[in-house]
Amino acid sequence: MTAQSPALELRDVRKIYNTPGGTIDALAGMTLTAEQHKIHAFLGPNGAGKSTSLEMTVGLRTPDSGTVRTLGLDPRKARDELSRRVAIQPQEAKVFQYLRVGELLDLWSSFYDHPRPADEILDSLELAKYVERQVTKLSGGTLQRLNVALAMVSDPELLILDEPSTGLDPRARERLWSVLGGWRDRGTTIVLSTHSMEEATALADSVFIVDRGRCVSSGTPEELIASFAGGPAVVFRLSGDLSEENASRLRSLGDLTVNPDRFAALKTARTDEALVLLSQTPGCYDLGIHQPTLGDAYLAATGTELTATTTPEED
Ligand SMILES: Nc1ncnc2c1ncn2[C@@H]1O[C@H](COP(=O)(O)OP(=O)(O)OP(=O)(O)O)[C@@H](O)[C@H]1O
Repeated sequence: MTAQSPALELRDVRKIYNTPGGTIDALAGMTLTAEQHKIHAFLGPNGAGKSTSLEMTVGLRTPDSGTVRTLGLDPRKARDELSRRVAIQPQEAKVFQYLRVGELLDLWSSFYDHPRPADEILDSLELAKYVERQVTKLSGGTLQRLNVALAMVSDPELLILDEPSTGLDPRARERLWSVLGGWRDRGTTIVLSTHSMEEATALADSVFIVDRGRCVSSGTPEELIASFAGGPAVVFRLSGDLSEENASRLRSLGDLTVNPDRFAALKTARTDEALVLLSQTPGCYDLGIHQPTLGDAYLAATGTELTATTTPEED
């Protein structure tokens, strides 16, 4: 309730969906805390429980058990107050398909006492040229930006976006990241879900790795990389088996792994020495340095790779 409350707090939140095909454990003990005035990314694959969690924070879904607090408030009891202070990216723009973009923004603005100027939002998301266009005639990527624009209209303290860059081309995505960074810099808390390592790395101050209904790890991208992926590695290929003698020389510099396809990695902070030694070791070629990424940390934390799919649909 106070300015010091976390933006979001979920404690051991569980949710089972009953479907004709059986029960689905959508949330299996989700626990996390998201501080205010930052950009937080829920990073995980389809079905990990990101949308269910986000929708619960504004009372659109009810947990079976556990505690959800948004700005210190119970979303099931404080829906009116939260609807003034928090905005979640709507999926409704399509419902208003016969309105023009400008008309829809004006209608949305009329719901709030202190909306942010629609022109400013349209300009920042490069939607101004579509004001006269009917919603039904927008491409997927433009419709997506319109949904983000609608969430921004109420000038919320907490802006929740569900995969906001889906369908955006790389330029529109970077533009969106810069706009969201600007909102964060002037105090807005942003929580978004994403499949994209690149987006989480470029945009998020903190990342929640979501896997099978739980937050399995969290931290800044740098913290996650440091704790799960470790330091750099010198990577190389082998034309044949390494002799025991050469392998033990390499191991004196760090951890050596060789996969069945003869791709090898030597994890070491002494990369210069490793490169010299490898260049003198017979059968080692294609030498390179791999700096650890959030993708490596994700793989180490969950045991699976996350492959992002983006479908540029801008017009
Ligand atoms: N209304 C619903 N009824 C039944 N099952 C649902 C419902 N909503 C979500 N689920 C299921 O719950 C699980 C978690 O879904 P959720 O949408 O929260 O995950 P997500 O990480 O946001 O994935 P996506 O990126 O696909 O939206 C999935 O298995 C999904 O199929």
